[in-house]
Amino acid sequence: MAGESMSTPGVPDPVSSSEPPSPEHSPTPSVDPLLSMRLGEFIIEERIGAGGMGVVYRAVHPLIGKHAAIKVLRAERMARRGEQQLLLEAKAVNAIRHPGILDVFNCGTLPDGRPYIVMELLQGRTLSEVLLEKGKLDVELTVWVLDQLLSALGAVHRAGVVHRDVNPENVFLREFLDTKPTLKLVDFGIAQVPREESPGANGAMTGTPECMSPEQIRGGTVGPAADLYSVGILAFQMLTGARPFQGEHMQVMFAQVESVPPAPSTKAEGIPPALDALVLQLLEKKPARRPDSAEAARQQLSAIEAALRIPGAPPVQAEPVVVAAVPIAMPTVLPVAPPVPRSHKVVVGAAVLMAFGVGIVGGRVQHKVVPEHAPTVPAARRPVLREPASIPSPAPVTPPEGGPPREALDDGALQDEALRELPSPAQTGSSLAPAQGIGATASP
Ligand SMILES: Nc1ncnc2c1ncn2[C@@H]1O[C@H](COP(=O)(O)OP(=O)(O)OP(=O)(O)O)[C@@H](O)[C@H]1O
Repeated sequence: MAGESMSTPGVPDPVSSSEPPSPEHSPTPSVDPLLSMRLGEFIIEERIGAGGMGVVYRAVHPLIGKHAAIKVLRAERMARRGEQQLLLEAKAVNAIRHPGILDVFNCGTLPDGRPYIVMELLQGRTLSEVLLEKGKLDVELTVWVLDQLLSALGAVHRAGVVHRDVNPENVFLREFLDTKPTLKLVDFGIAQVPREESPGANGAMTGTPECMSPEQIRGGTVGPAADLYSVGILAFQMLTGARPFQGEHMQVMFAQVESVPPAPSTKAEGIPPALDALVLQLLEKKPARRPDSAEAARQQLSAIEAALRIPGAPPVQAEPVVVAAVPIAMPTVLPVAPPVPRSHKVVVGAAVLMAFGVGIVGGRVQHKVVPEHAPTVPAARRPVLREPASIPSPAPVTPPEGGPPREALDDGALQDEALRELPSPAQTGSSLAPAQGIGATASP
């Protein structure tokens, strides 16, 4: 109940502990003191997830039965401006208001001072989970996901917000038998909000390295184009089953800055040339060379879809198809704490960042890393990795299997331009809908 102490002597507080004792070493099973507690109008039912910033619970309104998700800030994040971060997340979301954006509708503070936000309860699976299961998606489903994602990002950018962490874990897909599939972009925890000092600003490198734009990696000025680059990484991964750059985290980051990505069509069959070209444009090193906006990219996508004339796909601008006869592999209720591949934090040494030309303010910065292969260890138990404060070799970057190494920019002029940037301080529903369900088998 709100007003009561959150901690019980002798009982570990799962919310405040990032490294809870493993069951085999714990003499007694830990009991989460927040379970059954009333927070505002909601009663906590069960823990459904955990991230670096907070622990997420399913909660219910006792009178009307409405369900919600409540994210409670980890105690250790209080000392690292986490309180401000959680509030910014809620503010960012409410500045946008789009069906493709997770709704945050309330916030509050626990008696011990930890803030919480009350959100729409998401059901479905993350794109990361879907890709883990399927490897890659077919062209039609990829186009649909991109269209939905770009629609949401268009609203994000029009609100003056830059998400800065578009990655497969932050894209939720949901599908029911009797309704059209939906996509939700989540986790605005490191979003850049207008006229606010966002956590991670002032030259700090924030994001998920495998999906980060070159300008984010350099710690330079980041705008909507950075999100578009991340969309390009997701598109590449959906189409080919792998990200364009492989290797250790530092190698991947160097490659994001320096290496030309292979064309998706060199890694998978059946990709239309125009889609190939759009993905490569999204992955341009220079923000100005990417599509002008999410909406502009979406228009290109519509033209691609129209040209594809995918059997069963609706004409562009038509009402979305209701996916009714598609085999559904996903549960309609999110299972409790699924073994999701989670991001984990890496502290990057100053020397590494200086190699990218990043102006270091605080000596070292944090960013998130999505592991290439799904760990089975829950995020809360995963160790914090520390990279050595030495500059790793930027090459070779291991290309995805089967392709020739592409170590550096083929276009010398482009490389020069990229290097000249160094150092740098510091809607609605879609007009496209997949005929193939999210839970259906991807074509080879
Ligand atoms: N609204 C929601 N509905 C259902 N589940 C959710 C919701 N929000 C978060 N989750 C679950 O909780 C997990 C952790 O949430 P989230 O990633 O937002 O936490 P976080 O602490 O902000 O993470 P990080 O800062 O490490 O990205 C998610 O992976 C998801 O499984």
